[in-house]
Formats: sequence, structure tokens, C-alpha cells
Amino acid sequence: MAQTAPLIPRLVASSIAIANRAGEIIRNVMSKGDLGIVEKTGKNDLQTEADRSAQRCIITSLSKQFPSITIIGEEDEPSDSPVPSDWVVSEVDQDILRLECPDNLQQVSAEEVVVWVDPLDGTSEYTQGLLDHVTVLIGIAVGNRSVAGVIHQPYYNYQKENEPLGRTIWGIRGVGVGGFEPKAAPEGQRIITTTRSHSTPEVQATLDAMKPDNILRVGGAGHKVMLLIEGKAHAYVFASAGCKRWDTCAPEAILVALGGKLTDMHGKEYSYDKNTPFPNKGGVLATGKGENHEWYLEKVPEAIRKKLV
Ligand SMILES: Nc1ncnc2c1ncn2[C@@H]1O[C@H](COP(=O)(O)OS(=O)(=O)O)[C@@H](OP(=O)(O)O)[C@H]1O
Ligand SMILES: [Mg+2]
Ligand SMILES: [Mg+2]
Ligand SMILES: [Mg+2]
Repeated sequence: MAQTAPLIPRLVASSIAIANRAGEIIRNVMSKGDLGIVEKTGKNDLQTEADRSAQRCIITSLSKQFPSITIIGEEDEPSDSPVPSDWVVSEVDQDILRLECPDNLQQVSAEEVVVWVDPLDGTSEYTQGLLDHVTVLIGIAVGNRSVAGVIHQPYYNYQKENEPLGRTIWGIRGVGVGGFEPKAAPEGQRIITTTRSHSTPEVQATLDAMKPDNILRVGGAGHKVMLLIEGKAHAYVFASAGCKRWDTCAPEAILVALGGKLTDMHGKEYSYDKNTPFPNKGGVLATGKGENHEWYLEKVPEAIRKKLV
């Protein structure tokens, strides 16, 4: 069975097992208490031991199983640093290998695949103990399109007793999603989710123009898209640069597999080609299934949109 499944389901099946291991590593770093925080170049842009270790686990495991694919990770890491053997994952999620794969994904070759890895999305929230904002993101692109993705939430249920800790969501365009129960956002309201740690006057002015009933300010692109697909928000609006391709590749694939949309503030889909510059300079607008994406685009103040190129 494992040998006969096409490459994309095999990549998703492996990414689920790898993201689960990365999540354990993230929890272990937190329970040991020494986060090893480093400030990167941007404003409020942090890296911890958990970001570094989770990325080494993910990239080493994926490249061992799929030597010919291109993998782009958020963190700069020396490629020759030793990786503990128990971080190298060889398990796969067997259920994914049994899925029916659409024709356009049957013949994809390893050379066409780019995997965008955000080992820990929501780092600033992780350091502040807002643990349910944290996700591990593995996005799979073919050519310039994001086609599949995995979002792992290492702290899902962490405040509940007797419930399994952590969960992993997956989606493949044209196949479907799994690992959670999709839900539509409430009718007759407009709930918008946005950044909690990277707001600017432009981000706020754009939100104001959309006259939301409620704004959910949370960390992480992965967590914000989870709010859309679980029916807690109608749109994710971030009218600023700062978010990167590894933040959006996996969430976009899952959102689109469910009938939603993710674009920049001009309505243009991001390219996930391996040579593309990684900043999402046009901002992020994501909407759930059935939402009028165009309506949100039209509300973006022209002067703000013009700056997002
Ligand atoms: N201005 C700026 N500078 C540096 N990094 C930035 C910026 N804006 C967003 N980001 C990164 O994008 C990820 C999600 O951030 P936020 O939770 O603030 O939300 S948003 O999607 O950008 O609205 C999150 O990714 P991680 O670095 O993986 O945690 C942010 O660090
Ligand atoms: Mg970061
Ligand atoms: Mg991120
Ligand atoms: Mg990150």
C-alpha cells in the first residue's frame, strides 16, 4: 500500500507523523523551562530553542524520506548540526495512504514539490504562555500552488483533564480535510481575526473600515485559519507585510480544500514556487467557505492597499 500511493498523499501521511513529533519537542522545551530566546531582525520577531529543534526534526525527517523535494524552513539553521536519532521520524499516517487521489495529483514528481515549513507559528505567544495559539505548519506546494497542508496544535486540550493532548489537521485540494470537524461561522455577524502582536495603524484602519461585530486578536497564521475553519471567525485580515510564505502555505491548502480563499490585499493568490521571495508583502486576507471575499477586498482603504506591494 505505502509504495503504491502517489507522492502527495505520501508526503501528507509523513508530515502528520513528523508534525506530531515536532509538537512533542515543542512541549518538552517548554516543560524544561529554558526557552533560549533569540531576537531576530524584525520587530517582535523571536526564535526559541523550540523553533530551532522542531525545524531540525521536520527537515531532517522529510529530507530522509523524500530526498529530491525542495524544503524551505523559517529558521536559519546550520545543516551540519547533529540531530538526535529519536527526532528522525519514519512513521506515516496509514489512513491518508488509502485516500482516493485526484488525477491532477497522481503524477506529481519530487522535483516539482516545494515544502514550506514553519516549525512553530506563534512564537511570541509561545514565550508568553498563550499556548493554544501555537501551531506547527507543513505546507506542500506543486509548482506555484499550495496543494496540501498539515496544521498541528501541540497544546490542543491542554487545559482540559482526561482529553488527549494535541491534534493534527490535514487538507488536500480536491480530496478534503481531516482531524477536526469543519463548521460554518455564525450567520448575521462579522467576526474578524487579526494579529495580536504585530498591529499597526494601517492594520487597525483596515479593520475599522470593515465594521466588524467582533475582533479576535490572536497569535499565529495557523491559529487564525483554524478559527475560520472551525466557524469562530468569518475572515482573517492583516493589512501589513510581515507574514511569510511558510505561515500561509499549509493553512491556505486546508482552507481552500474546504471552499475558502486566501489572497493578498489585492485579491492575488501567493505563489509558493521555490524561487519566490518569501515575504507576504501584500498582506493576508483569508475568508471561510461561503464568505464574500470580494466584499472584504473592496473595504481595504486604497491608500493602504497601494502600500502593500
Ligand atoms: N511584522 C512582522 N515581523 C516579523 N514577523 C511577523 C510580522 N508580522 C507577522 N509576522 C509573523 O507571521 C506569523 C503570524 O503573525 P501574527 O500572529 O502577528 O499574525 S499575522 O498573520 O501576521 O496577522 C508569526 O510567525 P512566527 O514567527 O512563526 O511566530 C509572526 O512572527
Ligand atoms: Mg518567526
Ligand atoms: Mg509563522
Ligand atoms: Mg515560526
